[in-house]
Amino acid sequence: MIPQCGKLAANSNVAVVGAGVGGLSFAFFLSKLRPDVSITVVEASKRQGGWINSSKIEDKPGHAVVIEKGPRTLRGVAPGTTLIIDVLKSLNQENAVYYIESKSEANRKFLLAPNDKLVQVPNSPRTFYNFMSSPLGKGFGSGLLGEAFRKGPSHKQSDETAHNFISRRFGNEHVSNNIFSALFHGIYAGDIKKISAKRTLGAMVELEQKQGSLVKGMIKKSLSKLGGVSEPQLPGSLREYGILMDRDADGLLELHSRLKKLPMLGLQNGLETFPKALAIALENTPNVRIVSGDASSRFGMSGDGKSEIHLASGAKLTNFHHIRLTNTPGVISKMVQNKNLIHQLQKVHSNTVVLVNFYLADVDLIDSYHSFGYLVPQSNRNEERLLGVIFDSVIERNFKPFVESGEPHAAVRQDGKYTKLTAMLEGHYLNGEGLAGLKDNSFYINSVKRALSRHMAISQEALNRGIWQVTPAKECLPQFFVGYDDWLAQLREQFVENYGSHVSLGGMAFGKGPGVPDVVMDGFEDAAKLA
Ligand SMILES: Cc1cc2nc3c(=O)[nH]c(=O)nc-3n(C[C@H](O)[C@H](O)[C@H](O)COP(=O)(O)OP(=O)(O)OC[C@H]3O[C@@H](n4cnc5c(N)ncnc54)[C@H](O)[C@@H]3O)c2cc1C
Ligand SMILES: C=Cc1c2[nH]c(c1C)Cc1[nH]c(c(CCC(=O)O)c1C)Cc1[nH]c(c(C)c1CCC(=O)O)Cc1[nH]c(c(C)c1C=C)C2
Repeated sequence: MIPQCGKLAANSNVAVVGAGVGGLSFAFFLSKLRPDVSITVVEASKRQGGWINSSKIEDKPGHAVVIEKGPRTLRGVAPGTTLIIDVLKSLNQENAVYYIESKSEANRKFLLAPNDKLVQVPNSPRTFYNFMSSPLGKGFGSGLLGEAFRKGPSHKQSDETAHNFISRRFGNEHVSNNIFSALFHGIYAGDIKKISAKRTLGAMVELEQKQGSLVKGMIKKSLSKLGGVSEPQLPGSLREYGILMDRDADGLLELHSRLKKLPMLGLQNGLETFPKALAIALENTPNVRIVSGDASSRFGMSGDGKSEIHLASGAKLTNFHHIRLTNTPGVISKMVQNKNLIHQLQKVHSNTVVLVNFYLADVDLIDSYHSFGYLVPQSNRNEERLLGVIFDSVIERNFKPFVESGEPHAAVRQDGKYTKLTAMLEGHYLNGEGLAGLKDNSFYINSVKRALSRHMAISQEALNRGIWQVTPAKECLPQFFVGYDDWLAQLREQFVENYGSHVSLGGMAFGKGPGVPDVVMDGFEDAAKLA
C-alpha cells in the first residue's frame, strides 16, 4: 500500500525491512523499474525467504528430501502467480515450475467429520452423494435451496463474522461449523467465529448486498457471461506489469489464461526456489544490497525529510527517501515511537501455527486417501487441536512439468513409494494461552501420531519408523478481525500523518490477502507507484 504520492526523485535511496517474498519482490520490481534508485534490504535472520522455508534432510547418503516448513503451493488463478511464473521465466528458471491438473487426485480434498471419518469434498455426483449422506452434509442441501429466499441484514452493516454471514445465508450454523470453519483453518489458522466476513468473503458479501442473495447473484453473473463471449483479457495489474516491465502482452495473456485453469503450482526443490531466485538477482544488481542477520529495531524521520533505520547491532542506516515495511503489525509496532500508532498496530493478533513434518521412505501410508490433504472443521472434537494435514508426497507424485523442456518431478522420476506429509496444529486454539501455551516437540509428534492413526488407520509402528520435524511458526498469520478493513484505512491515515509518503506497508496484513501471489502482486503494484 502506497499513499497517493509522487514518484521517487532520481538516485533516491530506499530501504526494505524484511527479505521475505514480499520484501524481495518489492525490491526486485523497483530495481528493474528504477535502476538509478539505491535499495537496501534489511533482514533480521541470516536466511532470506521469510515463512517460505524449503529445508532439506538426507534420508539416505546422497539422497536429499525437501521438507516444506511453510507454503508449498500457489493457486493458479491468482494474477500474482502469473507474475511469479513470468519472473522465473525471465530468470531462466521456468523449468523449476510444476503444476497439478484439475482432475488430479492431488486436487481432491477431504474434511474430517464429527465422527472422525474422512469425507471427500464433492467433485462428482458420487462424492456429492457420499458427502450429503455424511454428518458434514447436515443443513447444506436445505440451506442452499432456501438461500435465494433469505433476506440480507435489515441495515447495511459495516462488517460481521464470517460465521454469522454464512449461517445467515444458509439458515443454519451447521454449514459454517462443518465446512467453512475448516477452510478458515486451512488458510488463516483462524476461528471463523472471529474473522471478518468482509475481508475474507468479500465477493460473497457483495453479492448479498447487491443481488440480495448468493444464488441470485451467481445466476445473474452466469447469465451475463452467456450474453457476450468476450475476448480473454489480462487483469489490469498484469497489463501494467507487461507494459512497465516490457513483457510481451500476448505471451502474458497466454500464460495467465493457462495458469488460471490450474488449481495449484509448485517449484522443484520447494517454493523457496522463488525467493532464492529473487535474492540472487538482487545480489547481482548494482545499487542493491541485502543486509542479513541484523534486525531493524526502529525507524523514523530524520528531520531533513529523509528517514533512517536503527539496527539491533547498533548500526544506523540513514538518508532514505522511502522505507518499505513488510512485517506483521505486531513486529512493526516494536519499530515505531508514536503511541497512537503502536496502539493501532497492536490491535492485530497473528496466529501461531505448529508444523509437524513426517517422512518415511519406501512405503506409501496415505494409500486410499490420496489427495491434497484434509482439514479439520470446528464441529470435530479435535482433542489434538489439529488444523489440517497436507499430503506432500501425493502432490509431488502428481506434479507435471509446466514447460515441455521441464524434467519430470524428482518424485515422479524416483517412481518409488514414500510418505511425506505436513500436519498443522494450534492456530486460534492457542490464543487462550499465547506462546506460553506451546508444548514441546514430542507432544506435537505424539498428537499427530494419534490423529493419523485414528483418522487414517496408519499403524503406530510405521509412524515410529519415519523422520519427524517440528517447526513452531510463531505469530505467522495475521488475523483479520471484524472491522479489519476500517482498521486498515485508519492505520493508513496514521502512517501518512506520521511519515507522509516516506513509508509504505507490504506483506500479508496490508494487501489483498495472505497468500504468496497476493503479497508479490502488492510488491509490484507499490513499486510501480514509486517508480
Ligand atoms: C504455515 C503457513 C503456510 C502457508 N501456506 C501458504 C500456501 O500454501 N500458499 C500461499 O500462497 N501462501 C501460504 N502462506 C502464506 C505465505 O507464507 C505468505 O504470504 C508469505 O510468505 C508472506 O511473505 P512476506 O514477505 O509478506 O512476510 P514474511 O515471510 O513474514 O517475511 C518477513 C521477513 O521480515 C523479517 N523480519 C521480521 N522482523 C524484522 C525486523 N525487525 N527487521 C528486519 N527484518 C525483519 C523476517 O525474518 C522475514 O524474513 C502460508 C503461511 C504459513 C505461515
Ligand atoms: C491446515 C492449515 C493450513 C494449511 N495451509 C495454511 C494453513 C494455516 C496456510 C495457507 N494455505 C494457503 C494459503 C494462501 C491462501 C490464498 O489466499 O492464496 C495460506 C495462507 C493455500 C490454500 N490452502 C487451502 C487452499 C484451498 C488454499 C488455496 C489454494 C492454494 O494456494 O493451494 C486449504 C488447505 N490448507 C491446508 C490444507 C491441508 C488444506 C486443504 C485440505 C494446510
